[in-house]
Amino acid sequence: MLEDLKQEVYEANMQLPKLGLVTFTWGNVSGIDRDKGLFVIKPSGVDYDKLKPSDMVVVNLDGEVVEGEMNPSSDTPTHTVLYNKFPNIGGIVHTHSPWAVSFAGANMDVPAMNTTHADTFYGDVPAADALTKAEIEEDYEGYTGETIVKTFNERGLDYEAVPAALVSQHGPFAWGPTPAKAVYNAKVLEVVAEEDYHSMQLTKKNLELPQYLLDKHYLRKHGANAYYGQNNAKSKEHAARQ
Ligand SMILES: O=C(CO)[C@@H](O)[C@@H](O)COP(=O)(O)O
Repeated sequence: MLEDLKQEVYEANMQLPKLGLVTFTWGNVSGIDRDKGLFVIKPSGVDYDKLKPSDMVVVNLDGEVVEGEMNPSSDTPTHTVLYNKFPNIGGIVHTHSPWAVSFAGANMDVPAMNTTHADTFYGDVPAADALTKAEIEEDYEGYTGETIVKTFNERGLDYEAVPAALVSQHGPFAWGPTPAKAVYNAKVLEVVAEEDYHSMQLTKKNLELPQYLLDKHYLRKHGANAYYGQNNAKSKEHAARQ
């Protein structure tokens, strides 16, 4: 069942070590088939160099394993919550990449400070609250996902425009329309977290990216009027006006 999706999710997982986003087995990628209401996720604690497409585990939207020999990723409950609460996402990534974890450890958002950030994230990447002792002690594993959803709701954030979050004192989660795009977003988050850290060492000035730069760089790559790369929306619009 879902052999193509297993291959896609396997390939996305294998990008994590290639992109320098995981140490040991500390990361996972999943991808969902919305029509079937099932997602495919990496098994827990298996070395990347031993991982095979057939090891991927199939899980339903109640978080129950429906196919697979191995235990699914320990982060499966978080992926389950995010797929249920963010209905347009097709893939999710969790890593312990060090620059993003540095901000998570400090309970700090990754602020939009440069156009690299704005090309992918339409604003700060939020740091959701750390889990409480009571949440950890409860017999429910979904609080890591719930704290992300709560933060997006409380701050009125659009999860498609800001496709990532930190969970304070834990680490980053990123998502996207596909598993590969979620991995891309996780890598961008790691890059901009490192860049932000260095900028913050260089000056104590306000480093907030002005709205016009955020708009220019986000909107040229996203939405109906995107015109980056081979996308010619802007030039077509210009031609139509002549
Ligand atoms: O933080 C943890 C485990 O403590 C996990 O996110 C990480 O190691 C990845 O675990 P999985 O191999 O996906 O179960």
